[in-house]
Amino acid sequence: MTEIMLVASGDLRESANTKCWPTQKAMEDKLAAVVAEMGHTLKRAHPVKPEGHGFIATQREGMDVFRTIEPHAPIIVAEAVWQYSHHVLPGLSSHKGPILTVANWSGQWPGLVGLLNLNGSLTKAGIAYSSLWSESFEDDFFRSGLKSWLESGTIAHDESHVRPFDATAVPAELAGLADDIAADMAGNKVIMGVFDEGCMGMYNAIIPDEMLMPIGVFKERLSQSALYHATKQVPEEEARAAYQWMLDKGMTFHFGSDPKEELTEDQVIDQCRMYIAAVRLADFFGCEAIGIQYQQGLKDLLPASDLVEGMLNNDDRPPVARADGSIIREGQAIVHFNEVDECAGLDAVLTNRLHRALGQPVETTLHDLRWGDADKSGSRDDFVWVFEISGAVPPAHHEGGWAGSESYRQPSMFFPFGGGTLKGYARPGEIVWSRIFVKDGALHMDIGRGQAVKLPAEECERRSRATDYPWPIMNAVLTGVSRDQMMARHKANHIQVVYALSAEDADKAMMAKAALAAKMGMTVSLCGV
Ligand SMILES: C[C@H](O)[C@@H](O)[C@@H](O)C(=O)CO
Repeated sequence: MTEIMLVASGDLRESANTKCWPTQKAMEDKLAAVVAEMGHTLKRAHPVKPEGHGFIATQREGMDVFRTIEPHAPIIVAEAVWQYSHHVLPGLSSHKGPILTVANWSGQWPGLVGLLNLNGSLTKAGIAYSSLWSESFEDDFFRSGLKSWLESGTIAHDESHVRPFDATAVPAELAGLADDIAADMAGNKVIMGVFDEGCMGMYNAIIPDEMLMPIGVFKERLSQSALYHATKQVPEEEARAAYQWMLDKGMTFHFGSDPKEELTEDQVIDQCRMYIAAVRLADFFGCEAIGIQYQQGLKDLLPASDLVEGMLNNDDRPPVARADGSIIREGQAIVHFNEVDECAGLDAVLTNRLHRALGQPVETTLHDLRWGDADKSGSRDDFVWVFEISGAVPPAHHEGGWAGSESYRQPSMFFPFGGGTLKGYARPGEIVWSRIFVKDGALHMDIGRGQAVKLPAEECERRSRATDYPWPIMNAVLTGVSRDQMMARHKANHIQVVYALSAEDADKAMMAKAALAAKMGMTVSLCGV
């Protein structure tokens, strides 16, 4: 019988840790029971704390926990919640025993998202690990995987859907376009504005400068303090004009009177101030794209930036003037990468340039790979993902655009000062999905195809209620990739999505993006296509 150590990384926000603890506890109990059935014991490497949860809540705490773990012991990192990878990365980086990351297949909290972030971070750090996920912890996929790990310390997942991209297969016209964009970026250079690098321990989301320089991309390291100051300088009437612009477009805001739990107009006005400040800062520093870290630091000063990010990502957005009255990038999105995920930011820059040149919709966003399920209404019989993110989704992705978009208060356990979201359901259409990630000290891109699908209203509501109701959803079907293949292969919590006008256009756009990434030296893999 072997003793396996259980580690649980959590949020930095105690409000989230205490609220999510019962779900984590239930998952740990199930996991322990299965491990026991297989003749082993699962032992927590750190206690449940008097605060009422058993999560590691800081990096230092994680380091101290790992000092007490025998270096060759098998470790399971179990996640039912959103977690900060840097809490456990230092300990895992020097650990000598086998590592297994596990999450419960549930939409309730972003546990699968936390798992994927950790997997991406371990991949970037070159730390060997295995990974599993399960709804009941009784299914064959989970049990055979766990058995394999317990016996050999590894699990072989099916990655037969992945093949190397062959640049010679790209039509000359698309290859030429990719060459032109790569040459323009390398020659003229591009700035990505980064408002406080590193969000919520997402080590995988940081691209070392040295990997960006050869492709002509440079970071402008901006501070959220500068954004806070600039936000405070925007006069109320300017913010009100941006708010009125959204109202005129038909957007719905769900207001209440208690700012602690409900959205108020004041919160939205502050978000409009932030939007104007962000546009001006992007203009002043010449940033082609910007990313606001926002979850830590800014959340204690201002409403969340989610609505702001979605506004920025839309070509059709409220106008913002310079001091001389000229409009900044009129009619053009200012690419925003949520949670300052630089891999997503780089992808979004390439996507925006490419789709504009191809005459395709340019609006792009990341989503969390939050969860997925069968369509319980029975309208389809394939597996439908719930791509869902707290912010940054452009209204152009929603059925009905601005008029199909709604704003709810951000959950108070994450955002004490609230702020409205930009909720909607993604309109049906052909999509290209992709993810840039760092592995073996180099940039990689996984890319594939799929559709955003329309589900009956009650099924949309069920999915939304099963996750975070205020956040936007894309119900997505991925071409040629099963649920477990996607989970096994994907090296990030985020996935980048963009629409094309038709299936043929999307195929072309995918090939052109793959060619562009390959031209820039990335190792590109086609997934499911
Ligand atoms: C509010 C939460 O921290 C979310 O931001 C989290 O679930 C993520 O979106 C992680 O990508």
